[in-house]
Amino acid sequence: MGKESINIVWFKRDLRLRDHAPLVNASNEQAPTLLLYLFEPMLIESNHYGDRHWRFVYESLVEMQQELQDYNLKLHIACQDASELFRDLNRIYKIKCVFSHEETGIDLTFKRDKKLKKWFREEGIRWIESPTNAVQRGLMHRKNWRSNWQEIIDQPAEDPGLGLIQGVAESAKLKDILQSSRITKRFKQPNPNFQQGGEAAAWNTLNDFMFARAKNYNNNISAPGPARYGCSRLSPHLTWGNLSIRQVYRFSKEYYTDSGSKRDLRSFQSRLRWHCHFIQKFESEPRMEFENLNRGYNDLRGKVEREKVQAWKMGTTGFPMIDACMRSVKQTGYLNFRMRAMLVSFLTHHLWQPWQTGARFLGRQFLDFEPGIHYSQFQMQAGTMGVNTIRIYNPVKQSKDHDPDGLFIKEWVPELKDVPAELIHEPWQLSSMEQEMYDCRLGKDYPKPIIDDIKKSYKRASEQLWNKKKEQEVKQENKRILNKHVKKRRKTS
Ligand SMILES: Cc1cc2nc3c(=O)[nH]c(=O)nc-3n(C[C@H](O)[C@H](O)[C@H](O)COP(=O)(O)OP(=O)(O)OC[C@H]3O[C@@H](n4cnc5c(N)ncnc54)[C@H](O)[C@@H]3O)c2cc1C
Repeated sequence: MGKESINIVWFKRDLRLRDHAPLVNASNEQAPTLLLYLFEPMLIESNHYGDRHWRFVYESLVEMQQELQDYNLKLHIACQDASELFRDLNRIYKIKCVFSHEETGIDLTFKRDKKLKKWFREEGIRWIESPTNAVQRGLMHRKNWRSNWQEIIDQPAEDPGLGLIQGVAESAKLKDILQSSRITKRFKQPNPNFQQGGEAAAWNTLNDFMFARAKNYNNNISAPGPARYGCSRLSPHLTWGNLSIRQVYRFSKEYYTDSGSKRDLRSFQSRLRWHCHFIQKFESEPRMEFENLNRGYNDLRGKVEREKVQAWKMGTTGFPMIDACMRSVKQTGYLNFRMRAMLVSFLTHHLWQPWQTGARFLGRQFLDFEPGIHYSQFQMQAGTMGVNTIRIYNPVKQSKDHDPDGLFIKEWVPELKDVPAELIHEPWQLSSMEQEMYDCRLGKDYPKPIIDDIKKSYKRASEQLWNKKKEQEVKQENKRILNKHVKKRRKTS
């Protein structure tokens, strides 16, 4: 008897059952479909990811599994290498078609996909990859990108008829192949410090944002404490695909007419476009994971000073706002945009360290780690794209502007809990008597600042970056970057 023909839907960072083109494709086919998610050892071992990410994924999968039961379907979850598993499956079945979303990922997944594509071709297996995040593969320039984006986003959601999908029958052979017992127990343990994965949590967050929190979006976006409630907090759900960008955009558009906070919603909607814009950038130039986008900056920052990088990573720089932000993101996986930018600015400008010393580490802390946004933003803040305005954040000013009462600092840097608000932003100004009074002896209870003079470090970074901008190679690279990644501009006569 010949092998049974099957199709496979391979879930990756698209952990939902709605607006899902691969599921729609599977529902249009006659053959039984194996629904599959793989915890891949190469990603679990990669220093881009940590338990927080896999827990979020696991929570999303459990919810999908429960819902699929209503359709007599099962989501098969295993922990093993993708190439090996597909080979094993093809031994007991005849795989006709694999349906998945395109992935704009790190080098590891890019190489995996290249290898798989070759093998699928050799074996006569069709791999149908559907675009995601409105990202266009193989794009050479940005002409019409925005109008194309709008067109894709305005299309109706691709909701699958789950009832039309026929599952693959359970068998001992299949069970033997799928190594589900290797899924680490830690991924299965809930942790209330982090946002929970799954479509239900994602829709709750979206509803709550639209109907209760969006009205304060613009007011709260910059301050690290209020941003936790004032921003949408949708980013992990978008990263791991509990919701598609289209679902969120369309939902916000439906609500827009009746909304009393149109300006806030417009800001929010433009960020949904930025989401795709940055991923598109990475899709078109993935070497950004390792190298400066603008090659003219390659000789800018040289020596790595491990102690400084370590203090930044540990949240022990002696700058309260830097330390509070770092400790908070390590504990919760979240930080608002401005404070992420400030952390990068401190590392790359004030400490003058190459961005590569911190990019993976910080990505690993973000529950919403999205390679395309992360690497683009990291380089933008480090000034190695060349085409953006140079922005060097003063951590003391940020602290005074966005946490004037020191509440966020006190929450994350308990060593400073007794220091009055007016003194908390610059503890190095405390006299010996004040240090005793407020139980905060510098160098003992809380570190002395890692930089003696923040104005000097600002000046050095600013001079070097502005001088660089004038160099021929940087200018030439800027032209290339603008042509490739930015909307084509009209020629002026
Ligand atoms: C150094 C650095 C690294 C970053 N890394 C990531 C990352 O790995 N993953 C990630 O999703 N965002 C990243 N961002 C962008 C931004 O900080 C987060 O998207 C945002 O803070 C998430 O919170 P929110 O969902 O409440 O956002 P909201 O302000 O409610 O925005 C809604 C959505 O729009 C998108 N968005 C918002 N701001 C940006 C932005 N500046 N660029 C691109 N998309 C944006 C996100 O998908 C977000 O969920 C990074 C920013 C910096 C400066």
